[in-house]
Amino acid sequence: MAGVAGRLARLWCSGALSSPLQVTRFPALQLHLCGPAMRASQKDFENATNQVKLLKKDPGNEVKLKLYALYKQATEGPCNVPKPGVLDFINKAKWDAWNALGSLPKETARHNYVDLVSSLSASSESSIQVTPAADRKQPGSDALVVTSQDGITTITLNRPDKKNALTTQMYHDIMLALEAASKDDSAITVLTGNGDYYCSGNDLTNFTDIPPGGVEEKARSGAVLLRDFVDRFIDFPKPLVAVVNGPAVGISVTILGLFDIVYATDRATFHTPFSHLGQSPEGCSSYTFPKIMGPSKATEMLVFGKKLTAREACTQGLVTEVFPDSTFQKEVWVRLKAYSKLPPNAMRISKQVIRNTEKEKLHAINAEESNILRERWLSDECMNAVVSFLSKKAKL
Ligand SMILES: CCCCCC/C=C/C(=O)SCCNC(=O)CCNC(=O)[C@H](O)C(C)(C)COP(=O)(O)OP(=O)(O)OC[C@H]1O[C@@H](n2cnc3c(N)ncnc32)[C@H](O)[C@@H]1OP(=O)(O)O
Repeated sequence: MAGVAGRLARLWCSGALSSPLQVTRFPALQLHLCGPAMRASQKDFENATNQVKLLKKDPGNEVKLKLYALYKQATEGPCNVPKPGVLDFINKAKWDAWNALGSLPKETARHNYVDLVSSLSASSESSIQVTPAADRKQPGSDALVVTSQDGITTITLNRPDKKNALTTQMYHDIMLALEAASKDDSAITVLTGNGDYYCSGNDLTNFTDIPPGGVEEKARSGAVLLRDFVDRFIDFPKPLVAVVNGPAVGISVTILGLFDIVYATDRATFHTPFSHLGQSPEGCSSYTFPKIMGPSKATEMLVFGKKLTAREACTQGLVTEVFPDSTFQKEVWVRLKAYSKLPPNAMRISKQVIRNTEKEKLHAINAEESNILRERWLSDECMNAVVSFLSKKAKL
């Protein structure tokens, strides 16, 4: 903690504050701190010291340390008190932050303090209850809803009348939402569905939108999109939780192997009917499923299309915990809210420790699976299955 604060404060003084999170959360800071020496009056400073007590939102320890350091520098000048002992964590962190300001002039510290408080006041006023992160790019349609609350960013599939089948636009929007969530100030990210289904997988009408380059071109661009989409899940840096509110089909099941936690209602089922559709596994499931449940159980699912109940999926290790449908939402969100209060950096780092050793392998598997699917999509088996679904002759 002290190290982080110290480094931040040093970067701050040197004009190299470049973390994307800091830049997007405190644009005013980025503009003013390292710019030409503008002056804040003593009165502005006193107002700011009062304003800081009225902040609606706790700005977090790193920001509080910055405020402390700037206040001390503005009122007492450079740090010249003895360094606290290593076990006196809090005072040492404060000392480090102050000391890192070096010989920053009192007036500059005063000005930076005023600027920081004003950016905090603005951000605390704009994030009251359920709000999308201020700088989040909004999805291109209402088929995806993204909200941030209580340290949790929730991405909700919102096509209940189509069982939340994924359109091409939705793949793009989910990628955008994941990118924004990876940079916002939430601790945890959740994917869930609206309505009775979690997701019925790829929208099979995606196959009907044939570009001028024909079906080969369609298959090529589909494989690129699939690979990019799955890459985002492989690389996602924060704890990623699936709240499986109902049946799940196809790609919505296979990518579960890339989530950190999967909570499911006892109404959920897990179905990967790839052979029925003339297709092959994706989402790195050809690797994650055998690893999670052993090769023969994985084969039952991925090759023979066996549909698992939530309890079976939990026994196989694909699902973390199953909840009765009547209490599912309540129990899961209470649990997630508690988790979201844990130190976010520690959670990110622990996730990295657990997942990073496999990343390269997963990217290679994703590339291979996407290539194989590109060929499958051109096969008679696949085309017949899609035509059959579209002409309403077939259902899973
Ligand atoms: C970038 C590309 C990446 C591709 C990656 C590869 C991905 C692979 C997969 O995901 S494979 C799995 C594909 N999904 C399916 O095959 C499911 C097809 N749907 C069904 O079998 C059924 O609809 C059901 C079992 C999910 C639900 O049945 P039921 O409860 O009887 O509801 P309806 O069938 O009446 O469905 C209501 C409404 O939704 C439409 N719909 C449902 N799922 C899909 C879908 N996957 N694609 C397109 N449309 C779907 C269904 O047609 C109904 O529409 P309607 O009301 O008739 O207009």
